[in-house]
Amino acid sequence: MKLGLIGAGGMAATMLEAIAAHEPRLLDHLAVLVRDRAKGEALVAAQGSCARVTSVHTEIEDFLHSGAGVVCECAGHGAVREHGAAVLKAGRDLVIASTGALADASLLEALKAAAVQGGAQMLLPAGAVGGIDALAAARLLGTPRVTYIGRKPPRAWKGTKAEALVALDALTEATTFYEGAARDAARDFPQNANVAATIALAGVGFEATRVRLVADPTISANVHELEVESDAVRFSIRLVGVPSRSNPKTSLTAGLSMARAVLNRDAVVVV
Ligand SMILES: NC(=O)C1=CN([C@@H]2O[C@H](COP(=O)(O)OP(=O)(O)OC[C@H]3O[C@@H](n4cnc5c(N)ncnc54)[C@H](OP(=O)(O)O)[C@@H]3O)[C@@H](O)[C@H]2O)C=CC1
Ligand SMILES: O=C([O-])CC(=O)C(=O)O
Repeated sequence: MKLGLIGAGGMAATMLEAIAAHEPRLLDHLAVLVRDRAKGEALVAAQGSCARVTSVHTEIEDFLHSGAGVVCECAGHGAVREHGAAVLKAGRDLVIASTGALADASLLEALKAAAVQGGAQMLLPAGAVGGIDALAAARLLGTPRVTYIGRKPPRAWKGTKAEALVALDALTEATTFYEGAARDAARDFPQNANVAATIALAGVGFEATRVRLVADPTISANVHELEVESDAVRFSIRLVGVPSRSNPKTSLTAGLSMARAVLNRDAVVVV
């Protein structure tokens, strides 16, 4: 497989480690697109054995010419905006981690058009959350009622709009600082509420999906709660996600979910 990867942060590292551990011979070529070449080279060096050939690019044109097949975005909303359409128009399927970018309705429409033009697909893995399969199935029989609650330790909300809404360092108990629609949550918390967007896209959309975001000084994990009531199924799940080593905002499951999306492309049995 020739894999294209946008981004060289914690999620990219988790994804590559998992692929190398489970299918060490899967990747013929890994092409990495970054803004800072040194960071791409550091990732490739750290993941030395994950692919037979590696290349690092800072220009989308070179990246696409490298022959990368499926492309995984592990970089952020800006990268989806900057590169999503070019990847799809070039006929490459795009696995998107930063699904919150799709809360921008005009971007979503533009990417859909690019995908049709290129004959490619946008693939949205479950990421850090679970229950997406049951929610998407439930949607086929009526309109589920969906609530998502994202709880993270205060340190995971540092450098976000939460800092202006609540005194993160002074918290002694769990504090809700956002309650509303998934669209605003995804837009305003681009590094923390992608799961809200994934849930919205799998279920009842960005307006009808209710979201609560909580800073909780009593926890050390990233906790995701999803409640669904529908004609087909009622469920309530709680995931206690271990944060990635390099980025407390991101749970390990997010990178592992990206790895699954890649491994599944070569699997005989796809689960
Ligand atoms: N769906 C889900 O469940 C989840 C999704 N996410 C999404 O995944 C993203 C990545 O997470 P994580 O790896 O932890 O974040 P990090 O901040 O650790 O890494 C992001 C990487 O992407 C690079 N990057 C940023 N913008 C661009 C760009 N325009 N083009 C190329 N490279 C770029 C950064 O480089 P530089 O150093 O130059 O900034 C950095 O290497 C998050 O920003 C979030 O949007 C995160 C968690 C869960
Ligand atoms: O990784 C997580 O716990 C969730 C996350 O950051 C996001 O949805 O953007």
